[in-house]
Amino acid sequence: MKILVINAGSSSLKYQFYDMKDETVLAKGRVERIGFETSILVHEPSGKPDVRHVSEILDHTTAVRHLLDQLVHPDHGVIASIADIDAVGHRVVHGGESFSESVIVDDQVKREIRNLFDLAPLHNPAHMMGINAVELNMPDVPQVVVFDTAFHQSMPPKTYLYPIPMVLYRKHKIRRYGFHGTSHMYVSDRAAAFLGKPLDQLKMITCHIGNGASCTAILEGKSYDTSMGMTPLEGLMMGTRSGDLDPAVVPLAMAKHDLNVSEVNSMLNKHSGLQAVSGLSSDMREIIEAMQAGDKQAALAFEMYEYRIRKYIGSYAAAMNGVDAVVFTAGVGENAALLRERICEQLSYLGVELDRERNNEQSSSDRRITTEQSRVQVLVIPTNEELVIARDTYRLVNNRGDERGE
Ligand SMILES: Nc1ncnc2c1ncn2[C@@H]1O[C@H](COP(=O)(O)OP(=O)(O)O)[C@@H](O)[C@H]1O
Ligand SMILES: CC(=O)OP(=O)(O)O
Ligand SMILES: [Mg+2]
Repeated sequence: MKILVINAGSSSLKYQFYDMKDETVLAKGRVERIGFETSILVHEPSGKPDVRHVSEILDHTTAVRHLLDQLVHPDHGVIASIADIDAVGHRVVHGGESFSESVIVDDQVKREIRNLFDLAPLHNPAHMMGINAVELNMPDVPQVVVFDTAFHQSMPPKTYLYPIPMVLYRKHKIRRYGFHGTSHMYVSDRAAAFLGKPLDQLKMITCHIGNGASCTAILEGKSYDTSMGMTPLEGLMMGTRSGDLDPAVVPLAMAKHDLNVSEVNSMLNKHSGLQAVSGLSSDMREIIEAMQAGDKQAALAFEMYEYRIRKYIGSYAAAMNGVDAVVFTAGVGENAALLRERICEQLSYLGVELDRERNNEQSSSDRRITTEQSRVQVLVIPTNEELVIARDTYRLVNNRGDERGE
């Protein structure tokens, strides 16, 4: 079975195309700046040179058509015809309380995703465009949606409720949901396998530190608490997002700078975090470079970023009455050895003993960065959200085939 995985954003669309026989990636790529005159398509077929096209791609439907053209292209294509695509899996950021697992797309599922637009105005409308675009280009191909929030539906009310009037929860579903669930689930599973212990007997803290960043406390194999809340804004300091702050900052900033709701949302989501404090960049590589060259604001941004991750690790160890393993993943978590070092050297009270040499090794495989004696193991596990989506899509579409006797 061949499966196309799509992560649709408001002006971008990333894809990976899998052969599920051996879970190999036949091609991957992205369309950026959808809706602009100079849209960019980058297609990376396995074993062939990359392709880069600049053209005008005005909407997601056209973007999907362009990526399909690449997949079947005589020179840089990887399949003979579109009919070779058996299913499409989509990342959907917000599944609210409606979805605790992945599902096959039908009219009811689309209605539910639409009902969640209020809770995820930056993400869900874009995902919907991706789903509709696939439907228009490939009307007979089954589609599956995989939710960032699904894994966190196991959180108990004491961790998911906000202490505000309950009518807001009952009427408007205002509560904490958590995100990056596919990643937290995937790396916790791999970490347990790496440690050779059943996941349900481990207390684990997984730190997904990418552009967006979140920590999750995993107790008995289930998400018990996580740092993102109703939207992916709560919790850690991120590339351009503030993370936790006193809610009173919002009305005061609005009053002082005459901001409307959308402007203050944009300030906290797109113009805060590393970007705001450093005044330089949201990219951790650039922050570290500038810090090492003596830039004080970059150093402060790095310290604040590190401190907040460490505070969450400490609070989740307290929440679970202990921790057996801490896992780092995603762009920053997998690559920024200096950040991991700064965090781990101040977790000695928990029983973390960093092995500096192991921590500095460049590798793309699952690995431990603590010493043999360390009471708490710290691991680096590369995440693979697309593979989780491809696997769920495969399972659901296959089961449906079985039920129909196909
Ligand atoms: N070698 C590295 N050292 C430090 N940070 C890195 C390194 N490589 C990538 N990153 C950081 O990873 C982040 C992107 O993470 P990623 O998980 O790819 O994000 P997303 O999928 O949310 O766009 C960027 O801030 C980037 O600077
Ligand atoms: C949910 C979220 O924050 O996603 P990303 O890390 O892709 O921005
Ligand atoms: Mg990400």
